[in-house]
Amino acid sequence: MTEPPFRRVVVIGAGLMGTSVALALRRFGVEVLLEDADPGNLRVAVSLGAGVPVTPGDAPRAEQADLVVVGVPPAALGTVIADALARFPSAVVTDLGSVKAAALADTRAHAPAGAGLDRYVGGHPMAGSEQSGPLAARADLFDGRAWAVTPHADSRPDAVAAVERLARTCGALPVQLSPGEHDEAVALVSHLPQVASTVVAGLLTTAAEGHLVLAGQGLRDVTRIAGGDPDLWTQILSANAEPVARLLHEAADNLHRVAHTLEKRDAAEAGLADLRNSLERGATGVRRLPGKHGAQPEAFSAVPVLLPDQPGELARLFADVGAAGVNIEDVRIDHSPNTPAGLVELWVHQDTVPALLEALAHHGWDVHG
Ligand SMILES: NC(=O)C1=CN([C@@H]2O[C@H](COP(=O)(O)OP(=O)(O)OC[C@H]3O[C@@H](n4cnc5c(N)ncnc54)[C@H](O)[C@@H]3O)[C@@H](O)[C@H]2O)C=CC1
Ligand SMILES: O=C(O)C(=O)Cc1ccc(O)cc1
Repeated sequence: MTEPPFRRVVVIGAGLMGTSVALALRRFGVEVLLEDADPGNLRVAVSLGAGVPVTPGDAPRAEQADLVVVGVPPAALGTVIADALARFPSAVVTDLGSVKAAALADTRAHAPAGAGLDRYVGGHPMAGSEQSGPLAARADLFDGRAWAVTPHADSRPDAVAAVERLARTCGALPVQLSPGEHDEAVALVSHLPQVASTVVAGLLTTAAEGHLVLAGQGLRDVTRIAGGDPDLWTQILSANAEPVARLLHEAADNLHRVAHTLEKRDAAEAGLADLRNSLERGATGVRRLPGKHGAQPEAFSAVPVLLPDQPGELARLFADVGAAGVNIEDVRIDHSPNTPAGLVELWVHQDTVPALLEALAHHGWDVHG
């Protein structure tokens, strides 16, 4: 049997993220010890098989951990990381927080000289959910996702390597950035989208019931992350305030320009060209997003299949695709309300589309488009 990638890991903060990391490590037989300020969350994480709780008598065993993963909310990161460096003197310490420069500054502020800050390397898995708590945790949450690894100037190379190993063990792709670079990047790819989603979803609060029944998948795609925990997002956004505010001003300017264009009925021709330019710019931006495992999105195509709303149909579709030797890279399901069928988008490698279409036709599936 191959050696586990870590001997013993302590996870502090057994919520959505900490418990997901613990479950991912348990797949490889890593011994995981869990701590949480909330005894209820700790009990749930333990019952899910994420690890065992650290009891007072366990201190000597826990002290021999080779890695500590801190999965607490952003405002608590500095104190908990500094405390972990002191309590686990030979362990590499990392965290899962969404903002890195503030976590490092808070840790420095709370760690006394000689605390071993060179054993700390920040981390941020770019996967999660709008839900929180251990019940929403999943062992496969990080599969194929990026995991930012953010060493500071004094981080030891072996500590950086350990955090990259953690990311890979959890199924993710480590991406090294400085804490500042990371915060600039996530302001655009995570924090701006969160605020945009929140603002659109906020407008739904005053919509007439009769209008909301028309909601389709587009609105659901845009507003899903608005369901995230407001306490967590208040902490994330305020910890990365400056870059997020800068992008929000830019986005607001763009929104104003579109609104003015729509209002300028007298200069219709020029206005339409401006509007089209804005829409083109959006389409160009979305094409720049990398696909699964960082592959170019052009490599994949969507094949839409109409699925009868009956038990077992999705399993039958997947089995037919699998039997044709086609790998499904991604799946999106459009659950339009009050319809007896759903539209399933199968995302597959472009080269496999002809074989997929042939197999779907052979099995009588209704392919759209
Ligand atoms: N929710 C998401 O999708 C993502 C969150 N993150 C980051 O991961 C971290 C954790 O977030 P979630 O797991 O979503 O939150 P969560 O609310 O599900 O879990 C946080 C856990 O930490 C515990 N906790 C709070 N203060 C503590 C302390 N001082 N000592 C010990 N335990 C403490 C809480 O009881 C809770 O169980 C945050 O820093 C967040 O920025 C990163 C990527 C995605
Ligand atoms: O739910 C999703 O798709 C997310 O993007 C969740 C998320 C939330 C916070 C992060 O720092 C990173 C990812």
